Amino acid sequence: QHQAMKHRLYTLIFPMDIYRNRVLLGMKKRGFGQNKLNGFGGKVEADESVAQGASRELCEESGLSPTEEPEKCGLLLFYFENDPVAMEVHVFITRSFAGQPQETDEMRPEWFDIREMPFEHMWADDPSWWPYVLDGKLFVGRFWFKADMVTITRQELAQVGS
Ligand SMILES: CSc1nc2ncnc(N)c2[nH]1
Repeated sequence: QHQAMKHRLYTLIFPMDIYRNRVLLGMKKRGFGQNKLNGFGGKVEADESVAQGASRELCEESGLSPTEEPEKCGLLLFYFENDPVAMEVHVFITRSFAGQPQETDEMRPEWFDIREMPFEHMWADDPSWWPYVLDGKLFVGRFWFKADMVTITRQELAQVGS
């Protein structure tokens, strides 16, 4: 019968400075996605909500702490050749946060103009869904990657909900 696919839960959060049309990205200094610019995030712990996990990771990785519940933007599902576990990435933005961006062991934070995103240094799927984040349209995106984690063999992207 049908073998259910396992999903591992992740968060991805983007601090937005709406007054200056900027988004904070982090240059990953080690581990998964090393040398890529990305939002902040990671795995969700057992004792926290997905939104709490996003806030925790942002604080740990950038020094910024959200002062309101992060806003849900969308859901990304990533599938990899020869890997039975998919990544289920819950995407958030936060417009209200305390602190100044700090470089950490994990990340070197840097502000970017939201209309000049450094996609050449980001994950290959990002240009597909980033416009939905900017338009405030809730989205679900599914991306199938080859083992190189760069080549996308199939993708689906839809606006959903309200
Ligand atoms: C492995 S495919 C992938 N694309 C991504 N985009 C943005 N943040 C991530 N963590 C991503 N992972």
